[in-house]
Amino acid sequence: MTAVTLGPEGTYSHRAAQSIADADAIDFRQSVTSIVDAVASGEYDRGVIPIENSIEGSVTESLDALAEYDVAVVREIVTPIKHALLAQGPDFETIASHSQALAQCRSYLDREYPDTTLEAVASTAQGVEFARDDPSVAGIAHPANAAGDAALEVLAEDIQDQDSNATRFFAVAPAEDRSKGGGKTTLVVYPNANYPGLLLELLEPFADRDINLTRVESRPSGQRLGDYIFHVDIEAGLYEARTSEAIAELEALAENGWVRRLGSYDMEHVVE
Ligand SMILES: O=C(O)C(=O)Cc1ccccc1
Repeated sequence: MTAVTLGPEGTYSHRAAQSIADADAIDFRQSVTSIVDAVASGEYDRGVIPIENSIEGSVTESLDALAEYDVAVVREIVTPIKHALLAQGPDFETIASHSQALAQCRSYLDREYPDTTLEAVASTAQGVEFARDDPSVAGIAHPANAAGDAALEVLAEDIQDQDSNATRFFAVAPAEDRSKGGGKTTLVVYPNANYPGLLLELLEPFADRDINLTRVESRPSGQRLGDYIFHVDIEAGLYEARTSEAIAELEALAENGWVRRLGSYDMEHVVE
């Protein structure tokens, strides 16, 4: 199986991807959108993208890519996230990391480095690459990025604002690989409507059938201000009768918009 994820080597996405593919069968891209695009076009069997973090919330680029491209979600991977500060020495001027990592360490950075420039780069491991090349740059990343690299020091460990910091990743596959099993399902709904009680109506088909919701997230549709696409996770398989009935009701409510079945997957797979 060939897989693609956020690079370069050493990102949290790369660590998560190793639970579904051999390390030497993983290629890298520098954006979530280009990963989803490469899987949708059949270039790869699997892509691994970050979806949401326990401190910082949704990775909005991932939600928007899932609403745009026809891919299947085939697995959920939840991993603990522990950040370290890595640099050639203590005298740096800039801290470069993924925007989510910078946000997950906000209190630490405000307290310890209130005057240091923060720079959002494509990934945590890209920040480490910059730190490797330039003593004025530090990175925030998994501490293993400094292993075997004499030039880089681990200046601080466990700098995330919450000890229990965790990120949820999706493994995505070409649409025809949509799985028939799995106890959890992700749907994307664009009602293309706006009236009192609309959101309540969209969720009622699930409540009526005792289907638990584990996430409801809205993203702007891009069509006009105040118009939203909803991402909904349910604790039920896509091919269960109650799910099909609920989705049929949802489709009727979204008659001017659309409903996308992203797929069913196993509920959780934690990588230490
Ligand atoms: O930049 C990375 O390493 C990623 O995989 C994205 C990310 C950033 C911070 C926490 C989890 C995932």
